[in-house]
Amino acid sequence: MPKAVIMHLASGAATTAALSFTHPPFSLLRRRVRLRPRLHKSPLSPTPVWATPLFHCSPSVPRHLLLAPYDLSSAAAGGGISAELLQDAGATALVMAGAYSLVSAFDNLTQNNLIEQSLSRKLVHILSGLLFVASWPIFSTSIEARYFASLVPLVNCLRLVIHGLSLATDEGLIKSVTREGKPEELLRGPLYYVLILISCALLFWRESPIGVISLAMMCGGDGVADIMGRRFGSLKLPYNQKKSWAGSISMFVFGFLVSIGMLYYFSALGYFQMDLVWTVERVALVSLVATVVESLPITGVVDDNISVPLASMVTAFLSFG
Ligand SMILES: Nc1ccn([C@@H]2O[C@H](COP(=O)(O)OP(=O)(O)OP(=O)(O)O)[C@@H](O)[C@H]2O)c(=O)n1
Ligand SMILES: C/C(=C\CO)CCC[C@H](C)CCC[C@H](C)CCCC(C)C
Repeated sequence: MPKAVIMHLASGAATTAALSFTHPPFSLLRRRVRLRPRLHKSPLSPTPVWATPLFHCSPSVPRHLLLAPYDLSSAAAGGGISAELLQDAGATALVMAGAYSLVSAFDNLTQNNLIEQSLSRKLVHILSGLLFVASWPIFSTSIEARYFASLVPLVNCLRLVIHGLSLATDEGLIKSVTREGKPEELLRGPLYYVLILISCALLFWRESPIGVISLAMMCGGDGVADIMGRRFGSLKLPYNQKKSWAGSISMFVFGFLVSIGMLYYFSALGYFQMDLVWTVERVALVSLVATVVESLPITGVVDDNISVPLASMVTAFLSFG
């Protein structure tokens, strides 16, 4: 039975990273993040008291959870490309195709007047990021996997810049992701959006809930706030007549639910061990802060696609550690 060694992060934060050791040969398993309250000793119990974990990871860690750089030795010895490299290349191609298909699908829906352009933009906003995060587990556990995954938003970033500068024309892209059909719009919200996707993939990846929660707030929360606010937002916020109670309440509720759902998804795949109450409290705090930031009349200063994920990252870092 592998012996689990619980290590507090340097900051002594409440989040711990569980490094599990298999019996010889030692192998560094993928860091599974344990989302648990701070270790404390109850006066009544000499041993540390942990909250009951919601999702248990099996102590025996499946092979696919081992973290290792690409085994290029076999390739160097003429053994061909490593399995992980092939897996990451295939996953990148698949997600890249998914990105192109998603935008094309909503372009067709908009072109055929099946949905409004503003709704198309918001659905692409919601689905792109969430499906991108959901695709992370299909990449290998190699150290380079996050860089392969980041290629997808990077290619789309270049696509947005090229068409935003009108160096080339892609009417489908412009119609499905802009509000007014102007190419230069691609250089604002959509561009910031893919830059945040790249940042979360590189900085947090599958090893921290911070990236997952931040993208859930930007995609699930902010996206739904727009849809609900436009339709039911007659009662405006006292400090921002462009935002409404319906939109902000939707931002909080859906940001929270999508975050919990994404954390559950990753914990079910063995990446996080979540303690329900402890996690719900912190996700609710992140969602509240993100909702307040999104409601502020600062759109002219900083885009929601920057302020919402950044506020979520800072709050999640302070509360999850
Ligand atoms: N808390 C919120 C958020 C949005 N909205 C509604 O949704 C519209 C667009 O919201 P906004 O956050 O400004 O979306 P943007 O990201 O700026 O719009 P786009 O993505 O189209 O650029 C607002 O004008 C408002 O009608 C709202 O009522 N309440
Ligand atoms: C309209 C958008 C933001 C404005 O608020 C979203 C723009 C989306 C990009 C044009 C496309 C991004 C694609 C993702 C990087 C990858 C999605 C992969 C998935 C499998 C569909």
